[in-house]
Amino acid sequence: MSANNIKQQSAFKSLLPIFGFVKPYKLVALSALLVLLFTSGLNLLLGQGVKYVIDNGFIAGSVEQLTNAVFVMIALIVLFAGGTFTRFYLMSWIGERVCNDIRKAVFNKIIHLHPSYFEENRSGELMSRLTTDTTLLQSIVGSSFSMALRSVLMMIGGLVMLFILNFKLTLLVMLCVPLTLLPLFFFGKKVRKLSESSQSAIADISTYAGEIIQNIKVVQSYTHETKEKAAFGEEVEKAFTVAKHRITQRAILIAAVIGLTFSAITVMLWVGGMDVIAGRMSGGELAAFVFYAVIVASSVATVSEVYGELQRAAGAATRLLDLLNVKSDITNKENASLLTWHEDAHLKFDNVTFNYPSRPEVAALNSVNLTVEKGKVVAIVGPSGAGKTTLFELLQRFYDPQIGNISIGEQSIDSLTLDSLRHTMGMVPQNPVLFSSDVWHNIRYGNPSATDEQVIEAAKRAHAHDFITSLPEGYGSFLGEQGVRLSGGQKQRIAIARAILKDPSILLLDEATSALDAESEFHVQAALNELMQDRTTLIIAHRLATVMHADTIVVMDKGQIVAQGNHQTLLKESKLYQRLCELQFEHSGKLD
Ligand SMILES: Nc1ncnc2c1ncn2[C@@H]1O[C@H](COP(=O)(O)OP(=O)(O)OP(=O)(O)O)[C@@H](O)[C@H]1O
Repeated sequence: MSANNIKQQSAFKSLLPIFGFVKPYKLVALSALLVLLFTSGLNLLLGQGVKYVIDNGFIAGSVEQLTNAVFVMIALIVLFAGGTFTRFYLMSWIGERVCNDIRKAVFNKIIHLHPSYFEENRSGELMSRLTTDTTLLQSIVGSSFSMALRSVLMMIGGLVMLFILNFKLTLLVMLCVPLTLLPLFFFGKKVRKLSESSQSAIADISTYAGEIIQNIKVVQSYTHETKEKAAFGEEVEKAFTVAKHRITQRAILIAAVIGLTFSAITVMLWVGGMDVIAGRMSGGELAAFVFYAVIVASSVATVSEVYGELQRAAGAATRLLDLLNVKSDITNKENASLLTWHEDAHLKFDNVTFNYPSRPEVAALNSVNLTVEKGKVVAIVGPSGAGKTTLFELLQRFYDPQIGNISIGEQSIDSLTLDSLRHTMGMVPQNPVLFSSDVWHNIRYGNPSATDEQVIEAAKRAHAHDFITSLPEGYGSFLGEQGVRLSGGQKQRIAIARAILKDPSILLLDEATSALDAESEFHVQAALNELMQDRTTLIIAHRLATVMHADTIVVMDKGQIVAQGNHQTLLKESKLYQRLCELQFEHSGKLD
């Protein structure tokens, strides 16, 4: 078996599991197939109708027979049209249904995957799996497959009819059909390749434009408009050049197929016409013969077209199935239990060492031991890259440490269900994430079943109510993508309101490093104080006020805890803490 053959076989094999998605709709699929058989049979019968109309109507010169024949033809055509409607509707329905089911399956898979998966796979690529790849499969299931099946049936049926009608002429057709297919083989492949590069050129255009639009302020502030216009123009011209090649090849292809097909039909008419003149064949038979020959030729053309498409779809199917088969690194263990959170329970990092999977050579955390008593506030300080955020990531089990253990009370966090673990934690990140929706939705994200009153109450406690009510549509105001219509301090207060609504027992706060004006700062601080009440809090601190309020301060450097204590003792005992204080506190009241 040639390598090419093996490749093709495995290509089609990879499409098979996709048909597993058709299973739930097997009744619809079966009906569609039956209708397809029915319409293919009718289509072939139409050829007999043509023969009947010509021989019994025109040539016999009988008006009555002609009229009867035409009525029969019309009845056949109505049935054919009705059947085609049903087949098209059912097949396309299955295509759309399956495509959307696959989309759901892929999304449902992605949403549970471990975060490091997204570091290795770009989000744009995952998006294109959800959209482009599934659409390709939709066309396979919804149309190409049925086209291929219909064409194969028509080809076989048409050939049988041809042989019955005229053996000699059929042999001639068998010679002509491959001839008309020659240009399809020569140019078809080229056209396909060019349309792929045309698609990727268009994708480049949209990526480019997307990036510029997203960063429009940077572009304008560096006055790069002219440069960007020229660069974008170049991208567009590249796409146009590829498109030009593609349409040239396609135009040649169409012209060649038309030229060859019509020449072949003319030759056939000539040879067949001789037979008619010699009385070896009737005029109706010749017409029916041409009818079937065209059906056979176009069926072969369709099969070869669809064949290329199937190969392309096989690629999409492989990519989608690969994605559907990815196993999340972070899952519930077999006997995962619910978190039981006692009065005296504490958080504990026990000799934790961790490397990010994408950076196996550097330890982001190195033998970290830390205990946080229930209800206490622990501030974590340290230079950038010290591993502060990593502590939070591990606590929420976005990653598992390679060595050591993290526990809450007596329960190791990897023995808990992910839901119960994450349910007890509330995270307010440095740059709060807001969804492009209204304020209701963004705050209610903390607790989807909260009533309007509860949302407003949380906003009040987060010192956000006043600014929200002064927005044009109050709580119904749309916040724009990533909350672009709010200031940094406002975004933080929305995120705090969200956390208040979630009402977590353990709070993970990452203070914003960006400077807020005095009033914003006051509100954010007040909101944070409100939020921290009666909760176990870990806070990555950048502000003096926060550090002063903490029960314990943990100093981190290069993945290790280098000192622990209160502000006064650390000032005396930790050189790094002293340095951090000198650098920041004295000047701005901030620690960075
Ligand atoms: N997703 C990641 N993949 C690989 N390395 C990472 C990843 N996230 C962080 N790191 C690395 O791990 C180390 C600790 O990072 P971490 O974000 O915990 O530091 P940090 O103390 O929170 O810093 P900052 O105050 O700047 O946020 C750094 O060296 C960082 O480059």
